[in-house]
Amino acid sequence: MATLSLLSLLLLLPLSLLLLLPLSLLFLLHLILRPRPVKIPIKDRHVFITGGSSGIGLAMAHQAASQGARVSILARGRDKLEEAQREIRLATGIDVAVFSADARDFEAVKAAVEEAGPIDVLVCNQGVFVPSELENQEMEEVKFMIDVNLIGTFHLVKAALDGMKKNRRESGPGSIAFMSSQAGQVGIYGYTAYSASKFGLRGMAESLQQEVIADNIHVSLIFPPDTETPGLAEEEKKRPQLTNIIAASSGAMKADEVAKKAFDGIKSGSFFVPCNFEGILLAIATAGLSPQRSLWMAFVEVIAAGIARIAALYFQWS
Ligand SMILES: NC(=O)C1=CN([C@@H]2O[C@H](COP(=O)(O)OP(=O)(O)OC[C@H]3O[C@@H](n4cnc5c(N)ncnc54)[C@H](OP(=O)(O)O)[C@@H]3O)[C@@H](O)[C@H]2O)C=CC1
Ligand SMILES: CCCCCCCCCCCCCCCC(=O)[C@@H](N)CO
Repeated sequence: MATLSLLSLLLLLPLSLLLLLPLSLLFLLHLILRPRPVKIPIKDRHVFITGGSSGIGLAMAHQAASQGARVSILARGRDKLEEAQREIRLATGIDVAVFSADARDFEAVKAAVEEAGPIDVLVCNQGVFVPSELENQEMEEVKFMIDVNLIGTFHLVKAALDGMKKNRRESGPGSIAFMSSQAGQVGIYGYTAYSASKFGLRGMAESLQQEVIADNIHVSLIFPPDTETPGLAEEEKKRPQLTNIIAASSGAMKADEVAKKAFDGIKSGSFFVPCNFEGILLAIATAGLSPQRSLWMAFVEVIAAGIARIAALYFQWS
């Protein structure tokens, strides 16, 4: 009898420890996770999407319109904007507002944002990518990517923030989302300038989130893999072979799928928004000091930290 209970105690002790450890970790994380989870609706709200005339931005405009949002899209080319407007009207019966402006031109961006009216969800999706080894790339192209992808996003936030803040008390939580890339999670051969522009968005997003959290505005960073868009078709004509191989390791998604993931992330106020399995792995491996609202993801990040570093080193080795 005594030996039996001793035996069961010996078995139970490590078992309960095994259970207690993750449970107490979950409890600890629950205590410290900030900001708390949030729900950001898009129905009946003003969603402003840059680069909304093509690819991922166009797919997002479609989805926002069919979910009952008031949608504005901004891009340079008027013809593509009007074509997008027609296409969305045909599919959903809803008219999106179009604004022709270059994200690099602060005055033009300000005028468009003012005309559009206070924004609830700002999606900074405009982006250009000219892949090349830095050695073969002119400074003009480097500056082009930094200007459109990074400085253009600064212009948008600067232009929209005041109106967004004023609008918050009456209209509930707001969102500012940046379209990064998996090349904004890890530096990729052939993307020196592009990766730099997208990594820049991460620094901006982390700092900005601290600045606007008191105004009930929530920042999201979206990390798509290769996505079938007119932009990608153009890019693939001149992409270095090695860039093709590395990008292929994460597969390709449809613009609609990425748009869906993006809105799921925005609506739950997620800071990191990975779009496929590789993106989730990269998000775990590069969690760093970024915010995390999801208890489960925080738990996985803590448990997987060591393994993720091994996977990352293996990635560099290969
Ligand atoms: N497709 C992909 O493989 C991936 C894309 N991404 C990112 O997603 C975003 C969208 O990409 P994708 O849909 O492929 O791109 P597209 O090239 O298909 O569309 C780009 C959109 O941005 C607009 N745009 C470009 N430059 C400017 C500018 N200076 N000012 C205002 N609008 C501008 C374009 O309109 P116009 O030219 O008329 O101005 C167009 O509406 C980009 O930020 C890109 O970096 C991230 C990962 C993968
Ligand atoms: C922890 C280890 C995880 C291993 C997974 C690694 C996968 C890396 C793939 C990176 C793909 C980059 C695609 C960029 C797409 C893009 O932005 C361009 N099409 C331009 O728009």
